[in-house]
Amino acid sequence: MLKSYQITPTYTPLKKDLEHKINFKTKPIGALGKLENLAIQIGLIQNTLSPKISYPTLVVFAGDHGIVAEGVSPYPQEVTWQMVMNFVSGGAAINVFAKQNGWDILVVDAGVNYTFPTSLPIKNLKINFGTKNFLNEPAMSDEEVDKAVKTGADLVNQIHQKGSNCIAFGEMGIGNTSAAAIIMSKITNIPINECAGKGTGLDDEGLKNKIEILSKATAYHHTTTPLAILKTYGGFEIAMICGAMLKAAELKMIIVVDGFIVTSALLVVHALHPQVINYCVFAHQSDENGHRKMLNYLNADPLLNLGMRLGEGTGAALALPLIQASVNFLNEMASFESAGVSESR
Ligand SMILES: O=C(O)c1ccc[n+]([C@@H]2O[C@H](COP(=O)([O-])O)[C@@H](O)[C@H]2O)c1
Ligand SMILES: Cc1cc2nc[nH]c2cc1C
Repeated sequence: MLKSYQITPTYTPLKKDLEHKINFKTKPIGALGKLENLAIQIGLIQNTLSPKISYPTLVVFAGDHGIVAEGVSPYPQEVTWQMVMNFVSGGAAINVFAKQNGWDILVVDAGVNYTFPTSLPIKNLKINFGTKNFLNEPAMSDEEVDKAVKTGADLVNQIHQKGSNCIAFGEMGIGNTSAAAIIMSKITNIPINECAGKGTGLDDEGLKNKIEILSKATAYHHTTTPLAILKTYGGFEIAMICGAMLKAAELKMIIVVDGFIVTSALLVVHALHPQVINYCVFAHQSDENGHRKMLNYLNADPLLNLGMRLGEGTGAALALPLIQASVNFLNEMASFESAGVSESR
């Protein structure tokens, strides 16, 4: 199921030509730092010396988690649907940042424990009214996880058909740092206490309880494959992001990776398709304990480190101007020759 996607490595023979183009721009060699690596990566993804960003799209997937019954989040479950309403009213941080930076945003009900009025601009892809409590039973059934992955993939296909070549995923789901922490621990073999963090703001005692609950849950379920890990501990929003990433990489889109939860979905995809990394731009390092280790595991170098831990795709939204800047300098900066500037001796 997760394996059936065809993700090819990016076209590396062009790397030398991209480096050459960048090195003859009117700047000292390497002076644009990470933006130079980003320009090369995007050139390789699109297999051109003149890449472009078309209709960047940010999809916010929302889902609820049965594990919240164990007190793993300081916020009640209803905050998930209430924040979805805030997204469609335009009042959340993601609305503000997306608007400021020219991202289109699409809000998806992947599995919120609430029935939204159909008149609202919420894409109804609901798999179920929240996952099961994974302390007692797998979060999802086989059918549910398969459907969530396929739904995410189909959605990205539609977005690509409308002309988008750059996509970011955000998420909303009270309790989803617990799901993400177990996924991380299972895939990377890093002990759960190094993966779990304070999420939306647990105090020390709350974090201790969360780690105890997650340790128990890790011991109960014997999971080996990435799909089994996703089914047992994941959320509908996380599974949809997995499918969405698989399809986006298959279609050679730029994937902008947000924080802790979105990166946990990438861990699942990466376990089966390591080439997916070629298509990923890491927007930021979240302040959630565990995200730095996740990024290290993936050998990822995030663009920003702003101490943020909000989710919703906010880090990804803030990274878009940098992504655009890398493409713009590659296309628009003068070369030493065209500008009549002397090169180094
Ligand atoms: O993206 C992140 O790195 C991140 C880190 C901590 C919390 N969050 C957000 O907070 C919610 C989950 O936190 P929690 O404490 O309920 O597990 C969920 O809606 C996420 O979008 C997001
Ligand atoms: C208010 C609030 C906003 C959020 N946005 C993403 N996760 C969130 C969690 C809470 C609690």
